[in-house]
Amino acid sequence: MATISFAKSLVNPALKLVLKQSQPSHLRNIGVPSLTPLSIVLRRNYAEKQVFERTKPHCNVGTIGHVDHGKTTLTAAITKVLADLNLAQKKGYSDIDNAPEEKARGITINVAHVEYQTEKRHYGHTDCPGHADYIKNMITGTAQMDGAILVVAATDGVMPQTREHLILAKQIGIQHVVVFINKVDAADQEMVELVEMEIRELMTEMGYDGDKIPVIKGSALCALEGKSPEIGTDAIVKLLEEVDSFIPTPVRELDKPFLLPVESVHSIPGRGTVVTGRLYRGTLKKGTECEIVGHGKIMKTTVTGVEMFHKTLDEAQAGDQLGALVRAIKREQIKRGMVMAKPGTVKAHDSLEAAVYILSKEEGGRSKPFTSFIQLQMFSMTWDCATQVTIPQKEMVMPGEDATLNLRLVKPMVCEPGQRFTLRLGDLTLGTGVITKINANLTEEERSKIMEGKKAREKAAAAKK
Ligand SMILES: Nc1nc2c(ncn2[C@@H]2O[C@H](COP(=O)(O)OP(=O)(O)OP(=O)(O)O)[C@@H](O)[C@H]2O)c(=O)[nH]1
Ligand SMILES: [Mg+2]
Repeated sequence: MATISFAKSLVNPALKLVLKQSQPSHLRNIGVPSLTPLSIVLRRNYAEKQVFERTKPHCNVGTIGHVDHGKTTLTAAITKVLADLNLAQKKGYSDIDNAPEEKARGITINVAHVEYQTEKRHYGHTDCPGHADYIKNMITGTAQMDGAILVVAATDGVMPQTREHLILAKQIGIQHVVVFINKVDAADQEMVELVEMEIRELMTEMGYDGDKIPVIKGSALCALEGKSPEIGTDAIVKLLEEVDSFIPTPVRELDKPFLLPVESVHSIPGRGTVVTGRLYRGTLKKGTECEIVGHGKIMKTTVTGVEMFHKTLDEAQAGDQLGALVRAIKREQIKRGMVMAKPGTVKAHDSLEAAVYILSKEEGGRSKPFTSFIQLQMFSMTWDCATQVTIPQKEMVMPGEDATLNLRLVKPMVCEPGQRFTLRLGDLTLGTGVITKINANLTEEERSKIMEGKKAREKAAAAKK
């Protein structure tokens, strides 16, 4: 069984405070790499759309955890159990992992979104991939969540991606995690108890309240196949009760001007262009005028329709996963990473000051320090951008340290003080931080110098290969 041996505090306490103070709850998902377009399919049956009635609060949850521990099976099992109660449409395993490569390899690659309800709430559920190669997609998926269900197979216990997913969830700011110990049909009682102890200990080390966190034991496969109800259906019902009560409905900022970071763009023949994403703040209705900003562009348009999970919506509220139909703009003109917002309320910037925590090696960072002029990839909201980093107050920053950094982006992107972001170098998450100050935009000369440096580095990297 794996031993639990990494740093107790994930984030330096001083920075934690900065993050806390400057990061209202609505902003906590900003700062997350977003690499996979949402899989909301908007093209089908547009004409026959049902109307979405908002009768319950909406909450975004999802399954995270190590590869093969049963996240997709659990997602399918939840929809099955709730479909039997008329609260969901049943989704089979292959409806969720529906890409050909996913079917061939039997693993999840892209995040998938499903919808269901309990008596208490309406849920958007994101099923994340567990495989290490798809960790970026997992980060994107987690960015949509208000709380997570951590799936741990009783047959394996805590494994590398159990930890990595928890670390990332914590960085992103997910404060409420419910644990499902799966595959209890294939493990003996003693093993299940050991895994529970192990997971509670891990959660405590991560800064969660390991003693209080709900841990439900069951078998997603039994629930899906309608066998052994005590570890099957009953366990799913219990899990959903805990999700309902343990994961609070986030307070949404409904009275602020709306902001929708663009996740993906689709073109519907005969209707036009649809932008999808999670409404970050405010509310959005048909007829609303908006601006689409980012990647060096500003475009004005009007929203001509709003929908959620294939149903039309009178008014979308912050937190909703939605699709917005926009007038007279082609799909090619909009890119992921742009932001759709009330005209005049957001701006693109390229020179920032930030408080950043650099992860130690044990936390998934790298072992070496870095110095000024390192070029990193900055991820925030749904955008990512090459960024030159300089350190104003010291020579270098060691793993495990926090620092004030100046960030210069190769392109102006939408950002504001308090916004969170992640810095990555290749496959590694190097650090995580919060924007503290916006500086005047770069001059053309400054920007071309950064671009030259970027090209030189890319050339050197290609030569190395
Ligand atoms: N015995 C047993 N097997 C299960 C259970 N739940 C899932 N499995 C099996 O475990 C394997 C992996 O399940 P998945 O649901 O694909 O796991 P996953 O966590 O979604 O995997 P990735 O998305 O690729 O990380 C499949 O063969 C499932 O049938 C269970 O409760 N008991
Ligand atoms: Mg899966």
